[in-house]
Amino acid sequence: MNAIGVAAMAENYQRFDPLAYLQNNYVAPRANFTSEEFVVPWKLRCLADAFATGKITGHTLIDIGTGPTIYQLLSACDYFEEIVATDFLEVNRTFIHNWVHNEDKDGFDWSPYIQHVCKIEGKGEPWKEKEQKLKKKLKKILPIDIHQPDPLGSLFSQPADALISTFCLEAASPDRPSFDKAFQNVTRLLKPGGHFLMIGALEESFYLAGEVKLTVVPLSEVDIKESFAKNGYRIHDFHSYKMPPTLKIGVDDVQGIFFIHAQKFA
Ligand SMILES: C[S@@+](CC[C@H](N)C(=O)[O-])C[C@H]1O[C@@H](n2cnc3c(N)ncnc32)[C@H](O)[C@@H]1O
Ligand SMILES: O=S(=O)(c1ccc2c(c1)CN[C@@H](CF)C2)N1CCSCC1
Repeated sequence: MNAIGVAAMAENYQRFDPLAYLQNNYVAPRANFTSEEFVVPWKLRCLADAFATGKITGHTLIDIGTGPTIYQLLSACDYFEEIVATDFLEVNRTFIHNWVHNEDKDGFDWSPYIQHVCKIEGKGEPWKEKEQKLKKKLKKILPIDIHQPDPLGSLFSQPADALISTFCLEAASPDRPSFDKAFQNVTRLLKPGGHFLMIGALEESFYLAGEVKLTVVPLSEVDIKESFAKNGYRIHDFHSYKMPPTLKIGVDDVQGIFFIHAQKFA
């Protein structure tokens, strides 16, 4: 592991501003729900369809690098008893805690996301019921460091039934070897036969989150597939989305997004 690079990343993340990050990525015009052609409906569809197979279920799902977002957990909450959110930064863990406990007067409005997921899941579930269900299942919000051999430390002994991670490993690693090592570290959190859903950036090298510019490890589709294959996973599904020029607004240089559903060999 590149200890100096990892330490520099950690130092940079101290200036990560959750609200600025949400503003850059999760509000209009970038967050457009009017057509499945737009990236946010595309991401939510990938997750809803994966969970709708019924193959990804169990007691505990861990979200690696939750950040200040919950959209990635909306379709999972029907299939797991317990959802564990994790993040490196206390400011993000507090953001999620405040959303769960309705303690965020100036909090982020996730209702468009929840309403969209209820619509595409087609179960006629009122969005406020889904919101309450997720809040009830989000039972732990833990500190994590993907660069540690045991990312959750002693806080979590049992391997999880499933992992999910969105835009974390490539955005938290200083270089490809550190990314690969972090991938091995998080794989230890998953039980054999468990499923891993990952959404991430393709060929991105930086992103902004307020005053700070964070570096990202540029990854290709081949890189991602190789990472899963060489770490003992069977790939069930892979989709990618090419970022249209209209969505390139300077807050990052992301070229595309990938979705992968893989299963750890038993
Ligand atoms: C680009 S954000 C992704 C947030 C969210 N999952 C999403 O989909 O938008 C990257 C996240 O990785 C977290 N992170 C940074 N360094 C980390 C580390 N060493 N271990 C785990 N998470 C880390 C950051 O705090 C941040 O929340
Ligand atoms: O869902 S996204 O594809 C998305 C969402 C989050 C991120 C990126 C992209 C790219 N930079 C990542 C930094 F790690 C964070 N999206 C980008 C276009 S507008 C809506 C949000």
